[in-house]
Amino acid sequence: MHQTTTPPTVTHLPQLHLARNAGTTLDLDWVMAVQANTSAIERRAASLPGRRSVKKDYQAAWLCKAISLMDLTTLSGDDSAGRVRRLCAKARQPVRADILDALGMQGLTTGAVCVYHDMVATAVDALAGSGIPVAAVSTGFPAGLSPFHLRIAEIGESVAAGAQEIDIVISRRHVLTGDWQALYDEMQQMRAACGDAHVKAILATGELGTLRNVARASLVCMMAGADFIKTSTGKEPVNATLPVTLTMIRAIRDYHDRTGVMVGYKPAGGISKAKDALVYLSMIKEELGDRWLQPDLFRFGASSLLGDIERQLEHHVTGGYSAQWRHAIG
Ligand SMILES: O=C[C@H](O)COP(=O)(O)O
Repeated sequence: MHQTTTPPTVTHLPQLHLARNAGTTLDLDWVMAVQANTSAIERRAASLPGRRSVKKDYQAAWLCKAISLMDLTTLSGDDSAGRVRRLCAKARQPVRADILDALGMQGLTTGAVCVYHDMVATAVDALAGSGIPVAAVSTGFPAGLSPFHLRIAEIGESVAAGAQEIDIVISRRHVLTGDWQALYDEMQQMRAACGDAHVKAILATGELGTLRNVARASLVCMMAGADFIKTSTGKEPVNATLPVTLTMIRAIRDYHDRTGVMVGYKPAGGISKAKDALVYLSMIKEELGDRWLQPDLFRFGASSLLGDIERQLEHHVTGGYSAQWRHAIG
């Protein structure tokens, strides 16, 4: 992403035609042929943050873009209806009105709000009329170890409560034991339970051992019909990283090359700084192209990134930084 790059256009979800990934049969030859050159991936990932980033108006435009691509998230044991309503108000108006006016970005919203099942109805109610979808984390999030029939039932309940997107967690053991058929079958059943809701497959990459496992799990979940693949729950010891991102988006590119189907990507967990968000966006632009920088194909899963982006935008407009505590939500 260079200074001369055209500033991005910010698109709202309702304006997009949301295509689904119907999946393919499980092609084990393809899965087993997948390799990941860890040192090459790490070298390429390490080269990105050091590069000169976009500045001034271009940076502000890209930060607004990042907001439009954000699943604004709260996933805490102490979540309450009040907190979720405040989060939804923030999703409707993610940045102070005078700053949005100065940027010419009135009407900017986040891509979605992401909550536990228990909070779906509250979020749906709080977002009524906004066009902002609610995403529910599901299937015994974050470990995904509850009885399988309960995981499937949980998806159905969240969809019935109004969730338009379901973030499922895969069984890590299927990957660690190389049981690709079991992973495929599980993912297919979870996708079917989602009905018309889009399904994001959380791989919990920090628990998959190797980048090759990450690449293979990405592919199997796409073959089984995942609309998005997502790095992490935010609860693993290691969550979204640039090497994992490179591995997963190259799997998305391979899947697209072979099937013509575009699958979305969601890095999640530990992304809290505006400058890190810009590095992710530049990686997507370089590896997948501009089409993937739309909310139907890219989301940040983040609970605290918005606060830092808002501070940077305020600085861009006013020349001063406000205290972190003024941006407690998001
Ligand atoms: O899916 C989203 C993640 O749980 C958010 O993680 P975070 O709280 O580290 O931003």
